[in-house]
Amino acid sequence: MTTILRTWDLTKVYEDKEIVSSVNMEIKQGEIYGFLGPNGAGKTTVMKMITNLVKPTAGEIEFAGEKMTHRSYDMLKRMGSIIEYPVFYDKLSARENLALHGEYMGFYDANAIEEALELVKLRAVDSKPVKNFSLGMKQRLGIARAVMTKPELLILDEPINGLDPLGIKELREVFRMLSRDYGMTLLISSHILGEIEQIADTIGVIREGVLVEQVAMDTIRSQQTQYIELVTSECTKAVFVLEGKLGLRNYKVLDPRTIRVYEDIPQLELSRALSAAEVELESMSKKHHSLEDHFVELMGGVNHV
Ligand SMILES: Nc1ncnc2c1ncn2[C@@H]1O[C@H](COP(=O)(O)OP(=O)(O)OP(=O)(O)O)[C@@H](O)[C@H]1O
Repeated sequence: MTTILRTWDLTKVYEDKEIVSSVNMEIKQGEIYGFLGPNGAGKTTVMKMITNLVKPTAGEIEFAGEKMTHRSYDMLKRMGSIIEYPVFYDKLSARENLALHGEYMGFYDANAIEEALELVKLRAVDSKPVKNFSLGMKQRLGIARAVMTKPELLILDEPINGLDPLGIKELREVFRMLSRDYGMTLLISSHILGEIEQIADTIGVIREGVLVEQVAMDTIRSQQTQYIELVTSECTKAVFVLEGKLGLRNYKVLDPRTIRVYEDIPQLELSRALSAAEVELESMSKKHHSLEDHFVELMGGVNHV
């Protein structure tokens, strides 16, 4: 897979504070790249630097093999973006807004407008003034505007924020379609893992301005391990059984009441050994080390990465 966007030590300092620190990001052509991180981690700032809205303090950005500068207007035309909330002319209709944007971008194509409206399922309401649109409809119109010029890279900052579950599902479908049918590359930021994990091919996790992980989702999925979780008020006694009676070494005491056993041992054998030693169990269950666990660990115990 070829790389469409790469950043080299991308850094932004605001008022002596490093907001983005030496970020080396690599986005492959045609993939959906999920950009995850808690609020304030620096996602928007990275996206603003890529789209030339903010000047990097240091580092470089390479798009389709060429280095970007603040005058790379042709390159910027090959990107579409929604950073923060999309703003429209409220009294104009969806179609008029798109037409105006097309003219402004030096790209007026009536077919492209129709196609973009169709894609985000706004054809039925395309003559209504945008002021009557819901948040979800405005987000979809923003996407129509960003994709109507057929960008190679689409950059979306928290596009799912504030949407209801149906709106989220519809947008996911649009993202998949853009990637699958149009071969578009998508960079999508979010602070909620669940929104991203279902659609992303690669995930980049940013924390306090540092890219702490960049990995293919397939790799993460293949690393998910199984374990048996024991909950008991007699942890010390239970550990004695695991080590002394069963000879197990690969386990972890998570807290004073929870033990995770990573070794491949039948649950029946485990429960028999524990009950023979009169260890009272509250529960025993087989679990997966989920993607969420992985990110919670990565983000230092924050549930919403
Ligand atoms: N123009 C600015 N001047 C000073 N500080 C800024 C500026 N823009 C952003 N910041 C700070 O940089 C940090 C990162 O902000 P950024 O918006 O990039 O984070 P984010 O990961 O996108 O979070 P959110 O999801 O909340 O937007 C924040 O602490 C923010 O206050």
